[in-house]
Amino acid sequence: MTACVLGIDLGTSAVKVSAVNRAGTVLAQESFSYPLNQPDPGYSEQNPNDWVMATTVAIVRLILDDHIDPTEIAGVSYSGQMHGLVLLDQENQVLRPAMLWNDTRTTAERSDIETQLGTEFVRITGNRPLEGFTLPKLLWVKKHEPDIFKQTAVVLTPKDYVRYRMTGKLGIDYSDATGTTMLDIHTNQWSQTICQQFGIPMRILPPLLQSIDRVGTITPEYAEFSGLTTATQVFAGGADNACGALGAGILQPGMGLLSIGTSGVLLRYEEQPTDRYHGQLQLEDHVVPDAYYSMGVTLAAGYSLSWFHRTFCSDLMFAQMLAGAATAPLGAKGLLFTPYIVGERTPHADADIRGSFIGMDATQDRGDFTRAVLEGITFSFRDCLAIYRAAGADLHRIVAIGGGAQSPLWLQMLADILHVPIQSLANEQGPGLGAAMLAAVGLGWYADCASCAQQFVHVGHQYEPLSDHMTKYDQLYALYQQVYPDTRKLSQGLRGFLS
Ligand SMILES: Nc1ncnc2c1ncn2[C@@H]1O[C@H](COP(=O)(O)OP(=O)(O)O)[C@@H](O)[C@H]1O
Ligand SMILES: O=C(CO)[C@@H](O)[C@H](O)COP(=O)(O)O
Repeated sequence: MTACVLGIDLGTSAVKVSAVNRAGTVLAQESFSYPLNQPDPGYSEQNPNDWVMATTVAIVRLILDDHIDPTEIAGVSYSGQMHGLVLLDQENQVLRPAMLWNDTRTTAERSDIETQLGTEFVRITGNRPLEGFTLPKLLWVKKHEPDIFKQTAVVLTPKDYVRYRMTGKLGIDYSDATGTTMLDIHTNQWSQTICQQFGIPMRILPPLLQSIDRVGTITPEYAEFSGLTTATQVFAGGADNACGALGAGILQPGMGLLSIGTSGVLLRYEEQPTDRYHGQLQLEDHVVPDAYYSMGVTLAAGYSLSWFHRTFCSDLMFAQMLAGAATAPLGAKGLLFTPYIVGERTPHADADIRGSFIGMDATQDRGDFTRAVLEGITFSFRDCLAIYRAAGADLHRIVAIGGGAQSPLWLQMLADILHVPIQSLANEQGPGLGAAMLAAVGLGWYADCASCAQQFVHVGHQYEPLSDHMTKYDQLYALYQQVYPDTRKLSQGLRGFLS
């Protein structure tokens, strides 16, 4: 047995823990899922304790089922779903369920931020305020749950809470701190202007860390609970999209990442904070020091597919459902889907819009509907790409990761709709590989992230765009683009019937 590191990827649907050795070989992966609670339309919550329990189950399975020797686990690091609000009291007890990145109840708070700080907010944070970010959620709690706000001693994002439970140390890394929109991206400090303007006590914001910083070791309590040893070193980790980018080797300008998880993300490496996208895309700190990335986010990418499966074909295995889509014709016999089932972020920052199937015909079957869902999600990625193209930002290489990247059908569709070659990874582990790399670099196994990537990241297959598909998809995309403006008012009218 050789030394290894654990990359803990705290996703929205599940936690995935990968054990990776010094050479970058994935020795084993275990995952455990947890529920997403939507008590009202627009609400999206999880129980932080579920994350800890699920992570522990995955670690125990690695030790017991996959025979990973705990004494060989030299380091651990994290990748986490971004923006979620975790509130702790003086005793570091969780005060309320975590409000997640796809929770859009905060439209009023978003517009307050816009009214009060306007372009100054964009200058400080690199982002315009959007419902999904952490600050509007904190302001929602301040307004609607003042007792909870008063008791709040610490604000964390999701993976920081799991790290706290494993080490007893509080902190947040820069890649997740930018996603709170309370960090000044120019000074890399919490923004006094934002905190003063919105009455956020700065003492509740945790210490800032670099992603490769050593935070501590596993506590004796967590060691007893999980089977890990207290010698295992723990490193800060980062936001899932930043870790996904690192794990796919997205470390130079012009390189892009397509992540198909619960959300969908098209991301580009940026050397500098840039305003060339005029706030249409997010700007975040990378896990690599002094680097950044921009991204467009589809709120319900894999989530649309899972929703379709759960709602209309739970009698089929996921793979059987996808097989139906593979035999359906391109364009799904005239059926178009828009994936706005929980509202949208990019390019339409609109919490009220809802999805649609347009063009239903009696000849269509379940396979056609599945295909339309895949195509609709992929058109939303094309919307993100259009923003990059309009800004003249090169994206010459795109690597796909996440649950959706397991489907060759979807990878080919991405190449055809985006007109860009799409690469898959040989050792696809989602952002967990990036998290493992942060531990490997933190331990000093590699001098930096770039040299670690050379050893860890291996391209699998490249999907080339097919010209006849590109032409047909261009025609369909032109129709897809009309659905948002044509259904916006209808969605608003239907809003009253949602709950
Ligand atoms: N074989 C598959 N083909 C296409 N999509 C898949 C497949 N398996 C899972 N998915 C999609 O991937 C999503 C989960 O991806 P994952 O990267 O694990 O998400 P998260 O990190 O948000 O938990 C699901 O929503 C599902 O729709
Ligand atoms: O909100 C964002 C990015 O801004 C999401 O991408 C979340 O980070 C969730 O990621 P997944 O669970 O879909 O990987």
